Amino acid sequence: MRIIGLTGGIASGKTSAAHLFEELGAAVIDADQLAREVVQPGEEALAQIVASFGEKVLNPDGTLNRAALGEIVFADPAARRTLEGITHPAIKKRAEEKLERLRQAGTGTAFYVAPLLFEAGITSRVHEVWVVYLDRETQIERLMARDGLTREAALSRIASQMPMEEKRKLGKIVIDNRGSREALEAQVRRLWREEIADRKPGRG
Ligand SMILES: CC(C)(COP(=O)(O)OP(=O)(O)OC[C@H]1O[C@@H](n2cnc3c(N)ncnc32)[C@H](O)[C@@H]1O)[C@@H](O)C(=O)NCCC(=O)NCCS
Ligand SMILES: Nc1ncnc2c1ncn2[C@@H]1O[C@H](COP(=O)(O)OP(=O)(O)OP(=O)(O)O)[C@@H](O)[C@H]1O
Repeated sequence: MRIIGLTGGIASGKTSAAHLFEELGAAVIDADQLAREVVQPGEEALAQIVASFGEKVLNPDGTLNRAALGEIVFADPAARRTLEGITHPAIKKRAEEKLERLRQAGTGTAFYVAPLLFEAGITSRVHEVWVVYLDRETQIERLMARDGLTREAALSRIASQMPMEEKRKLGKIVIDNRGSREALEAQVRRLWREEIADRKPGRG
C-alpha cells in the first residue's frame, strides 16, 4: 500500500484537499480527527491531560475544553510539548491500526493527513509527502474566519508550526491553495489522474 503524507500549515486546506481526494475514491486517515478520538472521556490521554493541566481544561460534562487547552498551549511552547508528549503516541498508535486495516482491505493508496508531519518526525512512516501551500496573509485570513480567532491568536498558532515556506520546499508535490476552491479542486483532480489513477488502476 502506498501511503501519501498530506501536510501543510494550519488552515492551508489539507482537510479540504483530502475530502476532494476522498470523493474521488481515496482512503484518508486524518491526524486531527485521531487527535479528537484519543481525548474522548474514558481515554488514558484525557486523564493524563487533566493530571498535567488541571480540571480547568474540562467542560462541566467531562469532555475536553479544546478552546481552554488551545489558549494555554498555543501561548506556551513548553505546555505544547507536554500535550504533544501525551497525545502523539496515542495518535500514532491509532494511525498504525487504521493503516493496517486499510492494508488488509487491499487498499492501493492511502492519504495520511497530518499538520505536524515534519514537526513530529512522521515522514519515515509515509512513502512521499505532498504539501498544501498558502501565502501567509491568506493563511491568516482563512484561519481567523474559520476559527473566529483574533489576528494575534491566529499568528500564535501559525508561529507554533514550521514556517509554510519551509514545508513547501520539502514536498514532493505542492498543491497551491492560494486560489479559489475551484482551482483547488482542479489540482486535486489532475493529481488524482496523473499521480494515482494512471499509476495504479482501481480504488485509491
Ligand atoms: C490544542 C487543541 C486542544 C486545540 O483544539 P482545536 O479544536 O482548537 O484545534 P484542532 O485540534 O482542530 O487543530 C487545528 C489545527 O491546529 C494546529 N495544531 C494542533 N495541535 C498543534 C500543535 N501541537 N502544534 C502546532 N499546531 C497544532 C493544526 O494545524 C491543526 O490542524 C488540539 O489541537 C490538540 O489537542 N492538539 C494536540 C494534538 C496534536 O498535536 N494535534 C495535531 C495533529 S497530530
Ligand atoms: N481555495 C479556498 N478558497 C477559500 N477558502 C478555502 C479554500 N480552501 C480552503 N478554504 C477554507 O479555509 C479554511 C481552512 O481549510 P481547511 O480546514 O481545509 O485547512 P486545514 O489545512 O485542514 O486546516 P487545519 O490545519 O487547521 O486542520 C476552511 O474554512 C476552508 O473552508
